[in-house]
Amino acid sequence: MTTTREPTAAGSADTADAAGSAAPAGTAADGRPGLLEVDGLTVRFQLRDAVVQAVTDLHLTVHPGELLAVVGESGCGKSVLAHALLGLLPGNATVTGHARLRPPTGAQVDLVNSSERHLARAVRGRAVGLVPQSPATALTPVRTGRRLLEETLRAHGCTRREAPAAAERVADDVGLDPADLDRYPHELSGGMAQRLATALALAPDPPLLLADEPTTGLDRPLVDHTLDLLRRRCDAGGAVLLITHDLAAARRIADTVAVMYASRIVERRPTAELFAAPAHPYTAGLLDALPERAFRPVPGHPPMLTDLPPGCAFAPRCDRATDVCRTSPAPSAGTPARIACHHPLTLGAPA
Ligand SMILES: Nc1ncnc2c1ncn2[C@@H]1O[C@H](COP(=O)(O)OP(=O)(O)OP(=O)(O)O)[C@@H](O)[C@H]1O
Ligand code: NI
Repeated sequence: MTTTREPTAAGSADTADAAGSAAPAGTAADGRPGLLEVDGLTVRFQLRDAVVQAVTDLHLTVHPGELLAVVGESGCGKSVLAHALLGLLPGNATVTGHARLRPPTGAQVDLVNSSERHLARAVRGRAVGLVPQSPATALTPVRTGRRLLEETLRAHGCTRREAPAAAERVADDVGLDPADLDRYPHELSGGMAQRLATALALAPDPPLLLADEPTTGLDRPLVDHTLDLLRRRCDAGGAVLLITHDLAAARRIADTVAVMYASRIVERRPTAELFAAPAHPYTAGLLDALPERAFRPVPGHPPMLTDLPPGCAFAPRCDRATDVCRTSPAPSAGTPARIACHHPLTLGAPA
């Protein structure tokens, strides 16, 4: 039997969501508009004889002060989502839908439908920062970290006199020894390159930061340092979309967690709620795979994004699946709108 959980106050206000209802996305419980409102974002890559369904009908909202973690297995579309928001996808990509950004200063912009010129001038780096997943390849090889950082700071309003001290301050914030700023990118370890990339993204103080696996290559104390830095940013009114494999990290610092599976968000809920009582069977499976829980991997493998089954893409791996799962799980009366599942788990219900 499937019963449904009563949506919480926080969860009930935003109905256009994982499963894609028609209600307007992005209004918080108190009516505040989101800083970023992603509405029906879809990305397809055209290959010679196949189409990759990398992101499908994705809805999410990030409010000022919010840290949203996007989690999910490798290849589910997390980095493509970040790149789509910044107009950084290659020519074989088709992007549809909307991603409205309302920066605290400046006009609202639809990131999906604005020109490359506008994205380059007003958005990338300035309104939306990116910590890329592979920083070593993103860093310009012929400039030292110090020069890269000072140039970035000066491009965003720092004077020539202020820039050196500001560069050292930002380096220190991310746990990078200012002495290491004089190295060239190829002289940096993976962890140093990671911290430099984070410093470069933070230097212009963007209202929204997209951080794609920002703790890769860092040892435990630096992981914690970076996570705390992101949390403090949000506590000071900034907003962060954190892409991570690390569920423990998401649990520690995120306000909201969005779980992606095979190009879709299948569940998005306040962090404590999601960890206490996952509703989508895939979320439950991810949590069961944690060493401190059952340590049992999700059985089977994710589908190829060139060959997704009709309806729920998780159904072939799901022990709750029935015939109805061959249809897309759109929200219906009584189904919590943030959970894209015909048979969600509920508090107290037998799994
Ligand atoms: N330029 C491209 N052309 C074709 N397919 C692509 C392209 N870029 C990404 N993809 C595909 O899109 C899908 C999503 O990739 P993405 O990099 O977003 O995964 P991810 O969730 O970030 O994984 P990971 O956790 O490993 O970083 C993958 O199947 C990937 O192969
Ligand atoms: Ni990625």
